[in-house]
This record gives sequence, C-alpha cells and structure tokens, in this order.
Amino acid sequence: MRLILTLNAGSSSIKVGLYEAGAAGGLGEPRELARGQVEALGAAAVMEIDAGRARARVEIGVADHATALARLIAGLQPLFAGREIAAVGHRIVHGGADIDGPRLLTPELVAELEALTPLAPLHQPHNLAGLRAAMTAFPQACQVAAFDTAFHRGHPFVNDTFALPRRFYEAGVRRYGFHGLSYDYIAGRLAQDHPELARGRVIVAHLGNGASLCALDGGRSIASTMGFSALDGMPMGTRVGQLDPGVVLYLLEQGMSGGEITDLLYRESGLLGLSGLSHDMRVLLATDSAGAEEAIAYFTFRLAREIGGLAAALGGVDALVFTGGIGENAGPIRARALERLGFLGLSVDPARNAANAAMIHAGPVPILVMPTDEERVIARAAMALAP
Ligand SMILES: Nc1ncnc2c1ncn2[C@@H]1O[C@H](COP(=O)(O)OP(=O)(O)O)[C@@H](O)[C@H]1O
Ligand SMILES: CC(=O)OP(=O)(O)O
Ligand SMILES: [Mg+2]
Repeated sequence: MRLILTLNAGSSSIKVGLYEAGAAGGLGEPRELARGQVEALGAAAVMEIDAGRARARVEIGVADHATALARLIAGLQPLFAGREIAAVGHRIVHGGADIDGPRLLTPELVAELEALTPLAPLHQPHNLAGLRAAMTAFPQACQVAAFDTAFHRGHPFVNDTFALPRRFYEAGVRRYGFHGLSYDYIAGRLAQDHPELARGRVIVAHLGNGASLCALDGGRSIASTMGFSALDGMPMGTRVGQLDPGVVLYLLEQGMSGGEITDLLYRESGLLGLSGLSHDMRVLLATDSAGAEEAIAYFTFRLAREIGGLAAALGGVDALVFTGGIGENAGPIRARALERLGFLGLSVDPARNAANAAMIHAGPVPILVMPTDEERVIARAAMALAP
C-alpha cells in the first residue's frame, strides 16, 4: 500500500498525518496510520507521533517554519520504516480566483501560489515552506495541494465581490473565503450521517485559532464570513475580524507603516488584543478579569451576528454545526452566542452542551458538534491525484 504524508502548516501550529492509500485508482478512503501536531513553534516545540508499531519524537525547537518543517520531516523518518512516500498532500491556504479543487504542484503553479503570499501572510509562506521541505526530502513523491479557498469558488457574485469599481474584481480583489478543507469535511460527514440535513440550509462555524463561518446550501458553500484575506469576519486568537477600512486609512495617516498595520491586525488583535491577556480561549474562560470577559463578550456577540447574517444569506437555517478547537470544546462560548438566536429556532440543551455531545439542541433546529478533519481531506486529495 502506498504511503501518503499530509502537512498542514498553519499560522502557528503544524499538523501532520500519515495515511495508507486505499484501493488503487483513487477509490476508497485513505487509512489513517498516525497524526501529530504542535500548537506553537518555538524552543519548547516537540511533536510526538505514534503509528502503532513505530513512534517518533521530534524536537523542533525553533520558531521559523522553514527550519521547523525540515527538522520535522527528517525526524518522522522512523515512521516510514523504509517504505517510500508516494505522495505528500499540502494544505495551501490561498489558491486565487480560478482554482476550485486540489491540484498537482508544478513549478508554474508554485510560482503562482508564491505571488499570492501578500493575501495570506500568516499562512501562505508557511504552506510553501512545507512544500519546499517535502520536495527536498521526497524528490520522488508527487506533491499535491488542497486549497482553503477552493470550496468557496462557486459563491454567487453578491457573496464574491466588494462594491469597488468592477476592475478590482476582475483583478482578483474578491471575497475568497477560507477553511474550505474543514467545510468540505463537514459537508461530507453531514451527507453521510444526516443526509436530510445535508440537503438543506446549514451554517457551519469553524472556530479555532482562525475562525470563520460558512453557509452551505445543499452541501455547497454559498457564503463565508472570511473575505479577501483570512482577517475578515469573526475576531480570532490574534486577528481583528471585521473592521471598518476607515480605521486602516486613519492609522496610515497617523504614520503607521504597512508592516506595522499588518502586525497589528494579524498578530496583536482579536482575543489577545481585547483581553490584553491571551489568544487562547481556554485561558480566557479560566480567568476572572474584565479584559477576558470583554473579549469573550465580543467574540460571542460577533458569532451570533455572523450566524444571523448567514441565516439571511440562506433564507433560513435548517441546522447549525460547531467545529474547530473552540467550536468542538467550548460549551460556554456556544451557549452564550446561542442566547441571542432563539428567534431562528436555535436553542441549546445545557447538559448536552456542557458534555460536548454530538447534538446539543433543545429547540426545533438541530445544533451539532462535529470534530473536523482537514488532514483527511488533504489525504483524499493526494490519493486522488497521485498517479
Ligand atoms: N476546551 C477548550 N475550551 C476553549 N477553547 C479551546 C478548548 N480547546 C481548544 N480550544 C481553542 O482552540 C484553539 C485551537 O483550535 P484549532 O482548531 O486546533 O486551531 P488551529 O487549527 O487554527 O490551530 C486554541 O487556541 C484554543 O483556544
Ligand atoms: C485560514 C485560517 O485562518 O487558517 P487557520 O485557522 O489555520 O489559522
Ligand atoms: Mg485551523
């Protein structure tokens, strides 16, 4: 059986997966052998992976993604036990306006993806660092990209554009949407486990370090809260979310540089900026301080607003799904946002919500908690495209 490695180099975390391809010809499901993750790079970063008979413990020990990814791939070798990696699947956050599915990575495509780096400065360089490390380590393997943006490329024009002069849309200034691998996985799980819901109007809230929501109509994305970049919509761990562009103009006039504003909006804002304490929702929920409370109040208020907005985009809501680290685990956050949404038929069962049960609703509209699995979607793409 052919081995597939998946790399998901996010803004601060790195996730890897090791799979065995299913039946030849791209049929069947990849079989998961192992997975590992580091939440944050840095001196203390260590990844431990257990693949049953083989284990690896990789001391990453650095914050820079290129070195970290090269060390990681070298350290994973014991897991492969002399077997060849047939394909490496990469999460690539930005695929631009035309890419609507996974692609084999060619030098031309890599150059195009490099040019998109300014649109996703927290992700694209790391994704491409993973690609370079994998090409060096596995020159014989085929390299496949699975894109966050691809799942959203069918949005109707009103959800794909800004009201700028039309030439900007033609030049690629569009609402792309992200987290598409996660939404693809959830749409697939819904179709399998709840086909009647999957045919309807479903709002999916992917709440992790990055956070966005997606409106699914019959399993297809019709709108996302993230736009041109992975900054828009929900406030996130360190990203600002929705912001009046007048603020950016004002900051420029005040003498801040582009680089300083980028740092402010991507790295110093969101939960961290509002609380003055931490980007991590677990820390905020466990802390009794005015800053933590205000950050949680803003996050849950915006979450309710975004759900209301997407319900309007869909013309109603037949189910709501929570996923991502916060969505899957933070009952108090779900409950607080849902307090405002009874008018949509969304209300929560406190006991099931506290237990992170698979279904947590008390009202007429199903509310589900579903673990996401971006790695599996990447592995499926690699398996389908590897010759
Ligand atoms: N029990 C929990 N309660 C609240 N937040 C949690 C909990 N578990 C995880 N999280 C949050 O989930 C985030 C990570 O989510 P994840 O989807 O793994 O993020 P990413 O893939 O974007 O790195 C962490 O920053 C943490 O704040
Ligand atoms: C696009 C995005 O925000 O990704 P992540 O949640 O991995 O930071
Ligand atoms: Mg994520």
